[in-house]
Formats: sequence, structure tokens, C-alpha cells
Amino acid sequence: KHEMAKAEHNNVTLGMVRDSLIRQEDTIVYSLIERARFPLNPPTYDPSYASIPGFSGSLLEFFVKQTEAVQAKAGRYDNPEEHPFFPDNLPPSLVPHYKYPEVLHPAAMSININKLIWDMYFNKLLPSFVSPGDDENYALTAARDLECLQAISRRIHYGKLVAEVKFRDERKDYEPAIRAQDRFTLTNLLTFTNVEEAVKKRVAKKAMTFCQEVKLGDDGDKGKYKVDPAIVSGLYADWVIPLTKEVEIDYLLRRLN
Ligand SMILES: O=C(O)C(=O)C[C@]1(C(=O)O)C=C[C@@H](O)C=C1
Repeated sequence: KHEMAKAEHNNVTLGMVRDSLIRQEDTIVYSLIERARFPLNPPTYDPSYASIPGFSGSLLEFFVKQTEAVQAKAGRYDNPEEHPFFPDNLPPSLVPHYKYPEVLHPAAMSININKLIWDMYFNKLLPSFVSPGDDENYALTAARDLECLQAISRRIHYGKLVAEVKFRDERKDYEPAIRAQDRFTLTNLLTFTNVEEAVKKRVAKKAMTFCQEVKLGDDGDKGKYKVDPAIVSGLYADWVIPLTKEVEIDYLLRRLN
């Protein structure tokens, strides 16, 4: 009974959640375009380059840890949609606590797959969409990387909310699979192949639209993109959608705890 009251009170629908995922596609595509303005800039990631007093690690790690510390103090991680990449030793929020509606099961707090997202981004994605080379803009490079990581992380962890809404809509189907801790059945229940196909197509189309050079007059440069649309749809097919589903399953497995 308590659960029902909560669901009604919060009233989030699958349509609303999907609208947010669609809007987040824009943010992800744009963040990749912004990063692609710079070449790979390897020293950004090289611990022996930075030699920052009192810090051992790369310039990127320094930038991300310091930025997350400031954002934590400003309250960013009070928002259940936000997940830090370095959650250990983050300073507490210094601002008045905003009471976000409690939509998710408390177990949601223990799910953070940013380590996986970090490795995927730096090992697989980044080398595939930036040009090799070095223009020495390391601070800007680190800032653009963090924007990409945060946008991708927010989208993937949104799976918690997607799963919660699906669970509420079809509780009697989900409950037995959760009690049995049956990943296979849960995967089948939460998968909508047609939706996944539409996401991939739409993302490719957005990449084609946002990534083309806008020119007045002749269209001489058609086919030249700031980020290859195939890489963006590949990112979704290989990583974003599978990891969103992973978060959904991780969440559902704990949903009755
Ligand atoms: O829209 C959903 O239902 C989701 O769970 C999100 C999503 C996605 O990542 O885009 C993941 C799994 C579904 O098969 C379809 C789409």
C-alpha cells in the first residue's frame, strides 16, 4: 500500500523516461563533437607528464578529481541522477539539501558502473573518434573528456529509473524473476528490440545532422562530418544500450531487498 502511494505520488511514466533519454542523445552527440575539436593529446593521460606537487596521476585524473570535489561541495551528487567517477573521499555538500523525490529503491545508491564507463571511453571510444596528434591544449582536453563521461554516465545510470518504472508497470511479471535472481528472464522482460533499433537509427541521424559542416551556398563538403555518425551509433549499439540494460538488471536484482 505504501509502495502504491509512492508510485502515484511520483507518477513517472515510461514515455517520460524515454523522452529524457532522447534529449540526452543530443547532449552526448554534442559533447563528442566538442571533444573532437582537439586531437588525442596523449600527455593529458600520461602520469609522468603532469608532475603536479602533492598529486600522483595524470592531468586528466587531477582535473576530474578536483572538479568532482567542487561539484560535490556544490551539491551535484545529492541528485540521484549524478554519479561521480571517483566516489571515494568526496567532500560533503556545503549547500542546503534539496529534497529530491524518492522515486528509486534505496539500493539504487549502491550502483555505480563508472569504472567500466571510464575504461570503455578511454580505451575504446576516444581513440576511435579523435585525430591522433598533440596541440598542447591539455586542460581543455581534460574538460571536454569529463563532459563526455558525465553525459554518457548520466544516460547509462538512467537505467535505474527506467527499471523502476517498468517494475511498477508490470510488477507481477518482474517479481518472480527477481526472487529467483534470474538475469535471463529479467533481460527478456526489459528488452524492447524495436525501441533499441529506433534509438540507434535516431542517434545516427542526429550525428549526421549535428556533425555536418553548415555552409551557405554550395554543398561542396557533403559527407564530411566532425564526428563519424557510424562511431556514434556504434557507441550506442556496443556500449550505451548494453550498459543501460546492465544497470537496469543490477537495479532490479536488488529491487525487493
Ligand atoms: O526504453 C527502454 O525501455 C529502455 O530500457 C532503454 C533501452 C536503451 O538503452 O535505449 C534499453 C533497453 C530496451 O531494450 C530499449 C531501450
